[in-house]
Amino acid sequence: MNEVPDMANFEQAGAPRPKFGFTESELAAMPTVYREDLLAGQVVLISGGGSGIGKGLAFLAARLGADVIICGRRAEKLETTADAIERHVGKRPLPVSMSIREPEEVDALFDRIYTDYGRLDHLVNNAGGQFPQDAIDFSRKGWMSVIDLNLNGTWWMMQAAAQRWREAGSGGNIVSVVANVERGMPQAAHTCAARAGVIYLSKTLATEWAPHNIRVNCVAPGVIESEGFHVYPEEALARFHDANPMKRRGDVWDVAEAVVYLMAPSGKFITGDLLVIDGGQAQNGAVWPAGRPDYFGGKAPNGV
Ligand SMILES: CCCCCCCCCCC/C=C/C(=O)SCCNC(=O)CCNC(=O)[C@H](O)C(C)(C)COP(=O)(O)OP(=O)(O)OC[C@H]1O[C@@H](n2cnc3c(N)ncnc32)[C@H](O)[C@@H]1OP(=O)(O)O
Ligand SMILES: NC(=O)C1=CN([C@@H]2O[C@H](COP(=O)(O)OP(=O)(O)OC[C@H]3O[C@@H](n4cnc5c(N)ncnc54)[C@H](OP(=O)(O)O)[C@@H]3O)[C@@H](O)[C@H]2O)C=CC1
Repeated sequence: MNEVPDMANFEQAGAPRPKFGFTESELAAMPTVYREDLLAGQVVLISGGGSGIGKGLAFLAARLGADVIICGRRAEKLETTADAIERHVGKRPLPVSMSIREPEEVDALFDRIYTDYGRLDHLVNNAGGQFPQDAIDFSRKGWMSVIDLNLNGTWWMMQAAAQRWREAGSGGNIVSVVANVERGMPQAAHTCAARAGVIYLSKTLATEWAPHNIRVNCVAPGVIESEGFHVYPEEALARFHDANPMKRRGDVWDVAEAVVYLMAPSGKFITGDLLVIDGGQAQNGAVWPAGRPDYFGGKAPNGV
């Protein structure tokens, strides 16, 4: 007799249940295309490095020999991640609790890094987020929060890094994790506006800052299994994979390895660019995180 899978909340039979990212043991053991000393001697700052994509990248960068700093608002989460990386990789990242939305806290973070390490080689702007809602219903505070976090916060970090690099005459490298906004992003107009801002800010800075030997690029994830999924209702999670022609979700390693490609010598002639990591979603369709409206066909094709 065929076993009937428990598909109460999830997609079509055969597709795996949504995951919320790899375990720490998995992150420590994931195969990587990179050699193990690729980032030795380099200092890497990852915002939002206590969870999700940022945590995956922190594991990878530490495994490749970098000195890693992870920052975010919640100290406990950062400490837990730093402990795990130390336990599994043998190198402890520096956890710094702060908000990228506060320029003074950004300045203090960079003071701390230059005091402790004397240099910074890579800034990865990964901290970000939003909530799903029809734009017409956004509160002013909600709009301001998402713009402040994703656009202003990212800019404070970029400017602080570039000013240090100019002062030191050292050059540096910035990669910002944005989102796949090429076709717009219904029910996420605030984040779409902010991420588009970061993409075009980066393209502009790539030219302005080239004389300082600073490269500026973005990566745009589509649907990536991470702790970040916890903010979405299960009905939305059940549809996420349907928005791309590969009919699956990506994982944090897909993004982490792409970021390292841009950081490492493999990316030395790349600046002002956007690397999309979305299984082809940009060619295919919208996610509709808060539910597909009747006007656009109501329910998703799988009936969810
Ligand atoms: C939304 C769709 C996403 C993309 C569409 C699909 C893309 C592919 C699918 C994959 C989806 C994953 C994408 C990810 O990015 S996953 C990881 C992301 N993690 C998060 O998004 C969590 C972080 N989010 C937040 O922390 C908050 O949403 C926020 C960015 C607003 C920051 O909150 P914070 O509390 O720090 O900010 P403020 O106190 O300044 O403001 C809070 C005000 O924001 C409004 N708000 C917040 N949540 C909602 C909600 N659910 N509905 C409506 N309004 C909301 C509200 O005005 C808050 O103020 P009040 O608390 O006073 O009411
Ligand atoms: N997962 C996905 O499918 C996609 C993710 N993205 C983007 O990728 C990035 C990482 O997301 P993901 O790992 O999935 O989800 P997470 O929610 O795990 O990551 C977001 C991180 O940002 C940190 N953060 C939020 N606000 C601030 C702040 N004001 N100052 C400093 N840190 C902050 C959070 O830590 P804390 O709360 O402790 O501050 C958290 O670690 C985000 O920018 C996200 O929007 C884009 C497209 C798709």
